[in-house]
Amino acid sequence: MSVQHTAGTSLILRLELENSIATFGQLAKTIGENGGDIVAVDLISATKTTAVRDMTVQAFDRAHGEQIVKELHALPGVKVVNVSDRTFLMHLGGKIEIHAKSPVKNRDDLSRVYTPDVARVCQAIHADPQKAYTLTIKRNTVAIVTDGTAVLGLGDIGAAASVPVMEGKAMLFKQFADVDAFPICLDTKDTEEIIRIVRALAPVFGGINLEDIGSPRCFEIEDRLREELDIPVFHDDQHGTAVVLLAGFLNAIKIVQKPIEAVRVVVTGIGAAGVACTKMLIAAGVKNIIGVDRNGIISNKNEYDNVAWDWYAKNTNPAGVTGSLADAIRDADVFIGLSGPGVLTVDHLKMMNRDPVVFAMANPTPEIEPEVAEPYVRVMATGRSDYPNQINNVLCFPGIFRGALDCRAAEINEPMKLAAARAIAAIVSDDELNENYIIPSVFNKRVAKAVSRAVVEAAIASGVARRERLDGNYTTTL
Ligand SMILES: NC(=O)C1=CN([C@@H]2O[C@H](COP(=O)(O)OP(=O)(O)OC[C@H]3O[C@@H](n4cnc5c(N)ncnc54)[C@H](O)[C@@H]3O)[C@@H](O)[C@H]2O)C=CC1
Ligand SMILES: CC(=O)C(=O)O
Ligand SMILES: [Mg+2]
Repeated sequence: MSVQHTAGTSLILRLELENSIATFGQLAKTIGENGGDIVAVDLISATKTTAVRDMTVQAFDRAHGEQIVKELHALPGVKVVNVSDRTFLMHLGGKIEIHAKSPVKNRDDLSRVYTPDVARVCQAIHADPQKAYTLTIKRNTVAIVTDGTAVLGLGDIGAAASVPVMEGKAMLFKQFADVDAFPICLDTKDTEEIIRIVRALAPVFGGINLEDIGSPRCFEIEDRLREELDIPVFHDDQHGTAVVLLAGFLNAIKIVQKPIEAVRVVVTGIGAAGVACTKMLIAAGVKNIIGVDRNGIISNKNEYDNVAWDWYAKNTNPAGVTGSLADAIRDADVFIGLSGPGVLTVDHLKMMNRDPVVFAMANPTPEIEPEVAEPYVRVMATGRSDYPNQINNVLCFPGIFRGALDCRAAEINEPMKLAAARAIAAIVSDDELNENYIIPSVFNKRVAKAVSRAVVEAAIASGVARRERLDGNYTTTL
């Protein structure tokens, strides 16, 4: 396989040139000679003696960007006025906002959308709470709830620092499935308090997407909320990840032509995502999975006070292997990383069975860099947007909630998740399937539609859909 890295750091450099000393050609030459790629140039202002230009320059990474800026600083007649990072610019003032669906143009509009007439609408909902689905934002709105304790692979960075990720998820909900989602980042790590707050918020929302809540607390929070609420509650890091992983896994083992029941899988990071991916793989027919966390292999020879690990020890590692990742990975067919950077080495890869498949899914830095792994693996996937084979829950959560909201599902159950996984996998046809294309692109417009359709059908078949079919056809908003 071949790995292509596409993102890097994009810098906007504001440069002031003294015309008698420095030329634009010298600038461009210096940037080019230092490996930078000039993407755009704007002339901001000019006098007889100076010119101020904004140059957008692509660098490999931050350090490379800093090196280019240093070289420009050293050029006679060039002043570096400002350096902006395009990523930070895209976050200025946040990434989402609320729009009204109709303007309030006059007193008549005012008295209908607001007092006095709004009171009649409130009373209608008071008389029949189900009307909240037709008369409020509930039918299309999801709360993205986090406590900021397991944000990507950054760990416990707190509620405020988690907001950019949750805003990003809200953008993706809207863009890919027209679901209105809102970040609810809670400044508490208390399980009971989180459950109480989410329960109290639920009247506004048609679904709850739990995000980046650390394990093992995430399991109890999700289980309790699922029991206590009558709207779907879905922990994205568990189930969204597991759905997409299964889709990529099914396609990857087709490429290496290994039967699912014979495949040996190693999972590192037995947290929210690791446990859920393991359960999904077992449900799909995988028989031999070994889990490894910070203290080594999880085996039934040990006792754990973590209930999730207790389950893991009883349901995986049939041969009772003990030790470290190096002991687990010998002759493994598939590695699944849901832990942190640098966990997997080339020595580990060399110990794997023929045609290794590696899903290094820790974000933002995978368990092994694809460029390093490339010579030793047959199929390589990461969770990142800037490499091929992106195994990321963004392929799942927009479509799964679209489907659940459309059929007003009481929950998102196992058949709905399996249907979503199979729908994602099936988008890659047998003719298209290859080492660099095991999973459709996030931008493939068929993904969310296929997922939501499959989810609605599975919800109806499993008896959790609460919305009538119209004229024999299920109407979705996609
Ligand atoms: N690609 C994707 O769609 C997704 C990727 N992830 C990534 O997976 C990772 C874990 O996420 P969660 O399960 O939500 O977090 P979590 O906090 O619930 O679990 C992480 C687990 O990994 C273990 N771990 C951390 N470093 C380790 C190491 N060096 N060796 C072995 N075990 C280690 C921790 O002890 C913990 O049990 C994060 O990097 C996250 O970004 C999570 C969800 C989706
Ligand atoms: C993708 C995602 O949800 C995570 O890395 O936590
Ligand atoms: Mg997450």
